[in-house]
Order: sequence, then C-alpha cells, then structure tokens
Amino acid sequence: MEMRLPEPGDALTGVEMFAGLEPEVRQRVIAAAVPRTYRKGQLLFVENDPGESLIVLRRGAVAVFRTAPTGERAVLSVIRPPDVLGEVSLLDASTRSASAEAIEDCTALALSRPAFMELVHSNPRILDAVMRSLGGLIRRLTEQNADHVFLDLPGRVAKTLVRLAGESQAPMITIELNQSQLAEMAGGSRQSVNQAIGSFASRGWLRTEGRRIVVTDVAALRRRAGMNDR
Ligand SMILES: Nc1ncnc2c1ncn2[C@@H]1O[C@@H]2COP(=O)(O)O[C@H]2[C@H]1O
Repeated sequence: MEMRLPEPGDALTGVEMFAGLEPEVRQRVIAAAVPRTYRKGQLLFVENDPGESLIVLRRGAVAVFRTAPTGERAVLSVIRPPDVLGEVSLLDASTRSASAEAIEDCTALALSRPAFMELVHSNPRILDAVMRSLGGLIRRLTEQNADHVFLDLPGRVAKTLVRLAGESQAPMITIELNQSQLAEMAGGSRQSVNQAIGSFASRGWLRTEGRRIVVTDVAALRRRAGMNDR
C-alpha cells in the first residue's frame, strides 16, 4: 500500500498548541475538526454561550470583546493566525468568557470539546502548550491591568499601536484598524483617542489613511508607552 507522507504544511502549521504532535495525531486532529468560515462583522460566539469548541484561526482576524450594560464595547484582544481562541471555556467546562467577532473575512477549524479532551488525554504533552497559552493570557491580563493603573490614555493608545505593530522591523507598519476599534482596545472614548492620534500624527510618529493607521516611528510610540528600548 502506498504510504502518504504528511504535507510539509498542513492546516495546523504554526499553531503552537499542536506543534509537538506526531504527524498522524495531527492528521487525526485535522480530520476531527470542522472547517468554518465567518464573514467580516459576523459573531463567532457571544459571552455566556456554552463553550463547545476550540477555534483555530487560519485566515483573517477576530476581535475578542466584552460588552457593558450600556452597550459599550471593550476589545480585549485581536486574534490573528496561527492563534487559537475559545480555550478558556473548554478548560473550565464553562461558558464563553467573552464575545468574538470577525473583523476580516475568516477561515478557521473548530475542534469540539469532546475531540479536544480526547486529544489531551491521549497526548498529555499537549498540556505543556495549553499551560503556556494560559500563562501567556494571564501575563497579558496582568499587563493590561497595570496599564490601566499606570498609563494615561495617550500612553495606552501608543502601547496598543506598538502591540498591533508586533515584531515588525519595517520602517512603516500599516495597521488595519479604524479609530473606534482602537478606542475599544485602548479603553477610552473615540474623541480622546482621536486627539491622541492627532497629536502623534503632528509629531510624525504615524499618519492615518482612511481606515488605516500607518506607523512611521515605532520607537517613539514605545517611549510614549513607557516601554523599554530594544
Ligand atoms: N483578556 C483576553 N485577552 C485575550 N483573549 C481573551 C481574553 N479573554 C478571553 N479571551 C479569549 O476569548 C475567548 C472567549 O471564549 P472562551 O472563554 O472560550 O476563551 C476565550 C479566550 O480564547
């Protein structure tokens, strides 16, 4: 019988949680997962829905947010491939801790809770990656808490932009985010975020182009956010 070698890249390529799996286990995970597509603006799930699956994002971007009783949103994070979301309610067998909306057209794989738990029980090594992912989430939450105490709003806007710019070393970094999304992420009103952006633009640290922000001086934003120089 002809043996099929695993593809050099598959649907789980780059996803840290599945990185240490044997090729045939990866193939079983892929076979058990259900492909999903979400249009820009579509909700993947809302807070307090039953947590029924782990979502592996393959393409697009998803905003994770909480909604206040007034309807105001606070964006906790923007998830991009090859990241996962929905692990919290799977692990504590509870409801979704936040809502998630596609902010670009997305493709994803959904792994049901029973399939995920079966995978964990038969491959306990996966717990290393699960713990790393939870540790990373706790670390980010700690940092966000500290930012709300120690940084003023322009500082939080600067830090949000630096985070969105990621590790890029490019001289100009384009961020596909409008100012209300940025306000939801930085935890401020649209008006005060607009003022901060205007002041950064007048200093030559960025410019706005319609719904995008082009960062031209990440180092200056890092300094404004009180982050160490690299
Ligand atoms: N503060 C946060 N920062 C980043 N991601 C989060 C945060 N809170 C929740 N999430 C993600 O959003 C998901 C919401 O559904 P879950 O609780 O199943 O799993 C959650 C995590 O994957």
